[in-house]
Order: sequence, then C-alpha cells, then structure tokens
Amino acid sequence: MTLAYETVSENRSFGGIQGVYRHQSQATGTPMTFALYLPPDARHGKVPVLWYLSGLTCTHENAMTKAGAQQWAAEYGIAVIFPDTSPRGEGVADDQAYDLGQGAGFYVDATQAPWAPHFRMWHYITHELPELVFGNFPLEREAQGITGHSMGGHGALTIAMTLPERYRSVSAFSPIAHPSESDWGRKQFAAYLGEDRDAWERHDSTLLMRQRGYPGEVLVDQGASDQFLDLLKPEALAHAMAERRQPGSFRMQQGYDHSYFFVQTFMEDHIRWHAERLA
Ligand SMILES: N[C@@H](CCC(=O)N[C@@H](CS)C(=O)NCC(=O)O)C(=O)O
Repeated sequence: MTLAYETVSENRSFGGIQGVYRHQSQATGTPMTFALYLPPDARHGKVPVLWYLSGLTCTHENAMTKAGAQQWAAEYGIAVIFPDTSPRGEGVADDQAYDLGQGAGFYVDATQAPWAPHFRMWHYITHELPELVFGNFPLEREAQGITGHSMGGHGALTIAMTLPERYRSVSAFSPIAHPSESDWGRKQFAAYLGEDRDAWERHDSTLLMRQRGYPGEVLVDQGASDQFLDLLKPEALAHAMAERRQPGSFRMQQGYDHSYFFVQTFMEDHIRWHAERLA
C-alpha cells in the first residue's frame, strides 16, 4: 500500500528538487512534515538515499536550509531526507525545557505517560517514513545510509548499529554519544522510557559500540571547541570504538563549535562517505 502525502513546496536546487511534504502519521498520530532532496540523477532512475536526523530544537527545516547538503547530494547523485525531530501540535505532550518534548524526540518509542501516545520517533524513522518515501519517490531501498547531528547523531548511530543490514553506511556530526550518562539523555530516557535500563542501553551509542559495533566503517566528526562537549561525551564513544577496534574514523576538528557552520564545513566529506558506500 502506498502511503499518502501532500506537497508543501518544491524548489529547484542544484538541478534537483528540494521538496517539503506533509502526511498523517500513524506512528505519531499527528501530521508530520519532512524534507527530501532529489538530485538530478533521480530523473533517470532510483538513487541511493541518506537519512539526516536533526538535533534538539530542530524541525525538518534547519538542516535543509543550513547544512549545505544539496550541492554535494547533486554532485554525488544521492537523495537526502530530513525528517522532523518529534511529533508536534496542541494535543501533543510538551515540556518547557528545550531538550524535552516537542523538538526533542530522541529517536525512541516512548512507553511512559504523557509521552507514549505520540512520541514514537524510532518507529516513525525506521518503519513508517521509509514505507512512505520508498512507495512514492525514486529511491533505492537497498542503498540507505544514515547520519545526523547531535541528538540526530545519536539517532543515526543507534539506528545503524541496531539495523546494520538496512543502513549500509553511517556517520555522525557531534553526536550525543553516551546519553545514559549525560544530562542530554538521562532526563529524557527517564521521561520517555521510565526505569527500563535495558531500553536505555538499546539507545546509547557508546554501549551499543561496546556490545556490537557496526559491520562497516563509522565516520564521526566532532568540533573540538563545541560548547556542549561535556554533554555529548565524544571521548566515551571514541574509547568504545578503540576498545572494539571498530573500523572507521573519529575526528576531533580543531576550533569548530556545535553550530551548522561546523556541519556545513564537513558535509561534503559525509555525503561522499555515504555515496561511496552505497554505490
Ligand atoms: N537551544 C539550545 C541549543 C540547542 C542546539 O544547539 N541545537 C542544535 C542541535 S543540538 C541545533 O541544531 N540547533 C538548531 C540550529 O542551529 O539551527 C541552547 O540554547 O542551549
């Protein structure tokens, strides 16, 4: 069955199309908006696809407008999907803090009140949105990679390590690397998942890296002047990668902070990384 959607906007970009689309999500029980960049190659057939998961406070729009992905996606012939970071709307639970509730779904399926009815971002990203986009757009289901920034880097790494047969390439920009030991994680996991420590572990990249790693190479870029280093805990993930002898690269980038100026600087490297592994 092809899932329905409506077009919010479509703009030509680097010879391809930057679209924004909206659909009624069964997973979250709300309307959800996502952006999809189709490179020029998509006019002639199916193209590989890179999932880009965004960070705290973001919608589909931040990375679409600030990450500078389109130029490289066009050049390397790869589509990029920018989903929203949570369900939204008046009937949806929220919190006054910027790092809990709307804009802060943490890519988990909440089991606890008041979050459980709508906060099902794991299911949304790994099941429902794939069904929609592969049913409606010229995307190659067998050529999927995943990346993300901050909370989205956490999402990308945990999803890729959990479903490595599906996501054939993975990278992350300044990921929340050890959420079960960070104030970016403990508060949210307690709220969304309760005291189920097994569930916390399933959503912690450092712990997943220790337990299983990833069968391919992993690319992580982290700004060495990131203002959130103590919350992100890159050293925990780097240590786990070294201990496991995980193939890949962990790069501390001197002078870069947490912003999209950092993300856009290394976007070409990441798009090329994925395009080479998905070709
Ligand atoms: N608003 C938070 C920071 C949130 C933040 O830096 N969010 C990052 C992801 S974790 C982001 O991408 N923000 C949106 C943007 O830069 O467009 C604060 O002031 O402490």
